Amino acid sequence: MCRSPLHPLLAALPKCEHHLHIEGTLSPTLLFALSAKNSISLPSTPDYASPSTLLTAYDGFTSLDWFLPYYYTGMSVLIHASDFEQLAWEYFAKAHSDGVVHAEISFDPQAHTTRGIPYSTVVSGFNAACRRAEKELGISIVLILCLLRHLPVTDSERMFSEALSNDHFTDGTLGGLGLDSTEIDHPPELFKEVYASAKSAGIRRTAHAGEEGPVEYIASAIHNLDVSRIDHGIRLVDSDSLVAEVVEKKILVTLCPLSNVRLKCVRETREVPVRHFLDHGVMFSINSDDPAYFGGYLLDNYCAVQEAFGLSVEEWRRIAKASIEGSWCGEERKKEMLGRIDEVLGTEPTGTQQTVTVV
Ligand code: HPA
Ligand SMILES: [Zn+2]
Repeated sequence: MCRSPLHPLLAALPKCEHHLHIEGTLSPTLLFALSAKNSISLPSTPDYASPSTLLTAYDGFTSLDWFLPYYYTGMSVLIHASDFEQLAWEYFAKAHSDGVVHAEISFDPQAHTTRGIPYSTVVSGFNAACRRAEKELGISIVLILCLLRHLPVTDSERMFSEALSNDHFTDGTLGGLGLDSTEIDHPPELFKEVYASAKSAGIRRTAHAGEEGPVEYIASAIHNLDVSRIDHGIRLVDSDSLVAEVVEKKILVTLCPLSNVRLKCVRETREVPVRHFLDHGVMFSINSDDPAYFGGYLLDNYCAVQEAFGLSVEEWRRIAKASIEGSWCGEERKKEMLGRIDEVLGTEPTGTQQTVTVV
């Protein structure tokens, strides 16, 4: 828990999560339990001696590509639809306790199909947890199919076609398309055709860009993939003209502070461009990315931002409002969530901005 006097307010604030890899919520405890249940052997290295040694190993990540092998090894214990369901349900329960009211969660189907788990097994497990969380926790949920950029583009095309032919983008199962995994040397334009197919099918699009890759990758995602959202996007600070374009197009940038620190994309939370984005009018949300690996869930990320930047109540109102406005949900749902902000923060002061700044 953070030391800020704003902590109770941050805890109560209705939150939207837009950048969360559901496989990245696999805790070492659940990982070891599923490994035993499903008889999946783990690497015989000291890191995998126990849940606690594994957790300690996560402190040593030095880059995205250092982390990703742990991420893919971890998810190898997910075999049955019930495993996927349990994983997602545990995330939703935690998210609910953090004040998450709307969650847009990504999953990596190719990371499962390439090891022989049918796409239908993965989707049916996640889908069951989503429907339960909507009903029992009142969370609105969007499932985003994320393509793996380190695999051949043809594999992404095959995956996208399978989802499309199952009508999953039209029957409410899936609500968007994303792009993740190793960024450097896998620029967005490689996926231009599959994104063009998604656009013509009316599917919402996002892509990881500018996490480790240069600002040119962000420009490419916007210009070649026509995304309405950028995941991470911290390198946006390297181009004033692209900042202006992102502001003008109301592209939401999904920041992940604890992830950036853990993967050494920044030295400390203070270097995440929260202040820069607020000052330039960039719409952004705060997210947890792979919370089981990066040391914190959504409220922890909010607290890290508050401890680093000492934002005012009105700045938090702007962040909360932008994250609702940038959500992929209907207008009615947005209105409902906006109303809850006023319940927590009081109605927005008219005229001069409220100047309470509490660190
Ligand atoms: N970046 C890229 N790919 C990922 C990440 C990330 O932070 N997490 C899981 N896959
Ligand atoms: Zn991510």
